[in-house]
Amino acid sequence: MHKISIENLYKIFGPHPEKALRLLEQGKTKDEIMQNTKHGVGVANASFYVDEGEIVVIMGLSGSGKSTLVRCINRLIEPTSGKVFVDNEDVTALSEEELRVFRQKHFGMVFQNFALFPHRTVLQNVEYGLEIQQTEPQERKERGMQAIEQVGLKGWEASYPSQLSGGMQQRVGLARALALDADIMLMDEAFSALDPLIRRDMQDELLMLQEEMQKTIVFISHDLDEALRLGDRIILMKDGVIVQEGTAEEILTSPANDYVVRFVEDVDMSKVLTAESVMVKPAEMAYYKTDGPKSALRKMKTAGISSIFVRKDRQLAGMVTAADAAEALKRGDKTLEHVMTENFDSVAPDTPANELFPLLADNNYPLAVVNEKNKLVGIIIKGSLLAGLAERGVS
Ligand SMILES: Nc1ncnc2c1ncn2[C@@H]1O[C@H](COP(=O)(O)OP(=O)(O)OP(=O)(O)O)[C@@H](O)[C@H]1O
Repeated sequence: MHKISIENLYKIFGPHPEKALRLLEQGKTKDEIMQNTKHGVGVANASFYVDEGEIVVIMGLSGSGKSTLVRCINRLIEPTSGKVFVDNEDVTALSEEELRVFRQKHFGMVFQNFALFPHRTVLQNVEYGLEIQQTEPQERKERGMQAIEQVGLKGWEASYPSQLSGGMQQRVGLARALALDADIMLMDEAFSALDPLIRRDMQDELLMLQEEMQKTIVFISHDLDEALRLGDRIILMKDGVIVQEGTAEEILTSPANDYVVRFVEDVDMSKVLTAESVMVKPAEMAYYKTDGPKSALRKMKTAGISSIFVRKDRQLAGMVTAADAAEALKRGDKTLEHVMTENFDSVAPDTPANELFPLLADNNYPLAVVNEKNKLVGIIIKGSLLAGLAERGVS
């Protein structure tokens, strides 16, 4: 079950959306519909899902419909047609009163302009949502202080917004949403007003918080770098329509159309692609229990490779080169024990490709890509790294 499911959602702005809907179905563009009916197309036939604990970034240029789409999820904007499900519950079918309760339980929002009350202290701002929910003052304070601590603002609770920097004010905005303990966070250009360095700090902070909180986050951004950093998946919009949905890598390596190509053309792919996406399957593997130097050598010869990784107890234990195995054979060694080296580089699957170059540069052996259980999932050789990058359009 998805945490959030959106099905065929439309938002037409104007009093009589029927004609605009019909024209949309006939394939008319947003501009044509505006000329023809004076109705604005906010979102047209959007369907997507967000899983629990995921960060999905909605990206697109100004006016592409990001805010409208996200506000339709909690019905701050009423969809013209289509369905929104949260935990399988049809949000579009809720009465006003049910919606009010549902919003309190499920949705926290963080805005670009912080939306803080200037005459309230940090703590009072953070407590605001809880006050509306009529939470007891003592509990309000405890949850408020906990959220303030989570965002690193302990000691500032009695200050006023004007005494804080922009980055700190946004932390207050974030704390206010966290204090509500809603399971879904809707973040509308939350970091866009911040200086680039502070913005990056906030992105890191959010990712760190997310490690422990595992909220479901829908994050609007018009900034591709931010989307690539934060998004488990990215949804790209144009003129109210979702033009592509996928992981950063999918969008970068298989853009759905020219619009997406133009959107992503300036991205440094080597920072985005990971070890996993450029690794190859090992041609052969030696097994500590069953392979001595002789069979290891034979495997290397058959596969046309000059070194081989050795597995012991289902884990990656070492590597042997052909020269060392030949020596061992001459000496009469029966096992790989004395020739196997543990001195090779291994990386995690999510290591960015640009961090692999230096490791390969002073190393003639392949890099091992291992998972958290130290199991070999792939290898990277210079050729495969360069080929992998070239294939994906990195020169
Ligand atoms: N209340 C409204 N009445 C009429 N048209 C609207 C309204 N709100 C949004 N629109 C139109 O809907 C379209 C989508 O707007 P929306 O604000 O969702 O885009 P956005 O991608 O979030 O843009 P931005 O990044 O500038 O916030 C735009 O053409 C906009 O003019």
